[in-house]
Amino acid sequence: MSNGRFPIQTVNAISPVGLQRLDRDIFDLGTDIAEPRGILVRSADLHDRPVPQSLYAVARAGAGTNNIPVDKLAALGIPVFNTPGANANAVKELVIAGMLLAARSLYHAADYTRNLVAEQGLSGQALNEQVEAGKKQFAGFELPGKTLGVIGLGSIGVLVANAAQSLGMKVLGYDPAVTIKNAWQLSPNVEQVESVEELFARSELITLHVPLIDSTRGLVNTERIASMPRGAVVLNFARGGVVDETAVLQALDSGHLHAYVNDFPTEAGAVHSRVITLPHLGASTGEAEDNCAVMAVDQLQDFLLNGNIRNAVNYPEVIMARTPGTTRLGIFNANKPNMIGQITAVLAEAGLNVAEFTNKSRGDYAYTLVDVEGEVRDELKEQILAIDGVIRARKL
Ligand SMILES: NC(=O)c1ccc[n+]([C@@H]2O[C@H](COP(=O)([O-])OP(=O)(O)OC[C@H]3O[C@@H](n4cnc5c(N)ncnc54)[C@H](O)[C@@H]3O)[C@@H](O)[C@H]2O)c1
Ligand SMILES: O=C(O)[C@H](O)COP(=O)(O)O
Repeated sequence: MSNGRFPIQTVNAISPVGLQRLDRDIFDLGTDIAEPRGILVRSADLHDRPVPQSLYAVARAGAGTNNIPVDKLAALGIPVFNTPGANANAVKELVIAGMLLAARSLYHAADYTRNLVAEQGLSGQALNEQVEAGKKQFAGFELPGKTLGVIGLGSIGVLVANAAQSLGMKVLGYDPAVTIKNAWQLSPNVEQVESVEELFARSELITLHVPLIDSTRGLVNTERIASMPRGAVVLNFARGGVVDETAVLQALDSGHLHAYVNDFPTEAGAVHSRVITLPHLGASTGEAEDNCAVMAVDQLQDFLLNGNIRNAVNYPEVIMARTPGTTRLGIFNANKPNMIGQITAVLAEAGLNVAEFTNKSRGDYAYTLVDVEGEVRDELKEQILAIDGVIRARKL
């Protein structure tokens, strides 16, 4: 496959608004590409799929990457990109809708009305009488003055917190690793609390906006639900696994929780009378699908053509303008001492002058971009690959 072309496999349907940004003189595109250089994916589970030898990068058109073997790919020198913020507004709108669905029992109320006609065959005066007699069971509550706890103040959490605040809610936020950028976006009226326990104890509604990782699995559990005020609402547009669903269903049955609104169907949840389950609709707007596809494609393309890494979840951000008249090397290596020294020593021995160089690390791994003057022979790449700790090297 050294014909200078980049085959890209689409594992889910990716918006054509993004795909059309790929120059077809360079990129081949398809669902059944045998030896892809890049994979574009949404929620398809890649954990049990073999990793093609040919693969250079995976781009997730969306936020969550728990469907991708991120660590395994990092160890192979394969960055996994996602698209932070690109679908955040779509999720925010659904969370606001979810709060209103729960507060006014809208789903069950509409179902009740439909049944009066469709199942009971009522009409005219009889229908009106039954509507007026039955509506009291759906009497709800209003949002202003209610306390919403937002867990995870990332791209989505910040938008939800600000929107809820502007609806007149009191908003508490919890995120032990909030970024400076997100903190700047957050309304000053949102109170950041010190512990997740405090947030549960003080919130009448909580909404989850964290990734599904070891530390967030089962974050909503029996103990924390019990600490919430009676009649509380849990909204989960993050991932099913962030909530212990058995604990939530028990709390709904006992009346401690009023409603559970979520985006992740299960057999037990989907049919429960106090659960509103949507079919993973958070990012399913035309706008979000276009935004995610554009961002994923642009990041993948820039990596394949220039070696730049932007918004990878398993490698550091490394972006360097190309130096005219040079050859670029992109090198993935273990984050351990003397890697830079050994790489530059190989370049020096080959008599190559370094025009630009950048190296950044993240956790166990590091990535180097280097623009060198002079002819870079294929053996040089082999010499770099022979350094203990170098995982992968590309000549661009
Ligand atoms: N329902 C959907 O269709 C849909 C759409 C988009 C995203 N999501 C889910 O929402 C998640 C968040 O998306 P985002 O774009 O806001 O991501 P993000 O990376 O911008 O924000 C996630 C935030 O969670 C915080 N966090 C991590 N662990 C935490 C913990 N234990 N307690 C509190 N905060 C913690 C991080 O510090 C970060 O600020 C995604 O990972 C994905 O699983 C779902
Ligand atoms: O993490 C995300 O971005 C959402 O869960 C969206 O998933 P989707 O792209 O499959 O709709």
